[in-house]
Amino acid sequence: MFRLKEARDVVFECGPECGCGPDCGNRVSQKGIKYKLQVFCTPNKGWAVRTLETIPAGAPVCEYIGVLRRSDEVDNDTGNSYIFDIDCKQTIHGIEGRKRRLGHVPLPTNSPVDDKITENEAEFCIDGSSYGNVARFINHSCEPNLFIQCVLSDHTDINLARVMLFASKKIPPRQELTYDYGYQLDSVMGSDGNIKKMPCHCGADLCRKRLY
Ligand SMILES: C[S@@+](CC[C@H](N)C(=O)[O-])C[C@H]1O[C@@H](n2cnc3c(N)ncnc32)[C@H](O)[C@@H]1O
Repeated sequence: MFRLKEARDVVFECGPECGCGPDCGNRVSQKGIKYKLQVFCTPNKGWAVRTLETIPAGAPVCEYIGVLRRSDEVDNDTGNSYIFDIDCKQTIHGIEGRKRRLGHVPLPTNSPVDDKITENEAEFCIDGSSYGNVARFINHSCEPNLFIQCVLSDHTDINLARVMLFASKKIPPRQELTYDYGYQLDSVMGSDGNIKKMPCHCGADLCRKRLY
């Protein structure tokens, strides 16, 4: 069984051009959800997801699925909380809000994705509001048990990478699954130009007290 001990810059998987077939071990993000997960209701965070069985550290848990959209076409004021920015550039370089998630992880100088990385904000996002899977119900924690991994399989455009969630530690049955949403505080603005704030209820000892 495939295990990823820590986040890498990018995971390159086999794709349609490889000719290796669906049973190839290098198609982790294409094999679906392997663990029994349950959506449940929390008192203060809305819906959430927990595992019903032990998930080993490094195991792939699920992909964040949704409709691919251009970020500049998403209206931040609609309250759509199921938008996942494909900001692998930030994940890779560990800048701004996502810095906490990975630390500074420089790209290899000969990386085939390096020239695709722009300094702009995420150009595309995954919108899980109208179509998606269990990943859209996974909440934020300041001390998460999942990490985000960008995956490329059928192209090399990092701006359109697939987004996978992996277990960062062994997760026992009934524990809620969480990842760090990685917002930089005071980075979310409403259309009125005012900073939007959302309290965090993750309950972690080192909780930052706000999602954004
Ligand atoms: C991707 S959705 C997660 C599923 C959501 N709880 C639901 O009921 O559909 C993100 C939203 O969940 C809530 N949320 C997630 N993590 C939270 C946290 N640590 N504290 C408070 N609210 C949280 C916020 O409303 C956030 O905008």
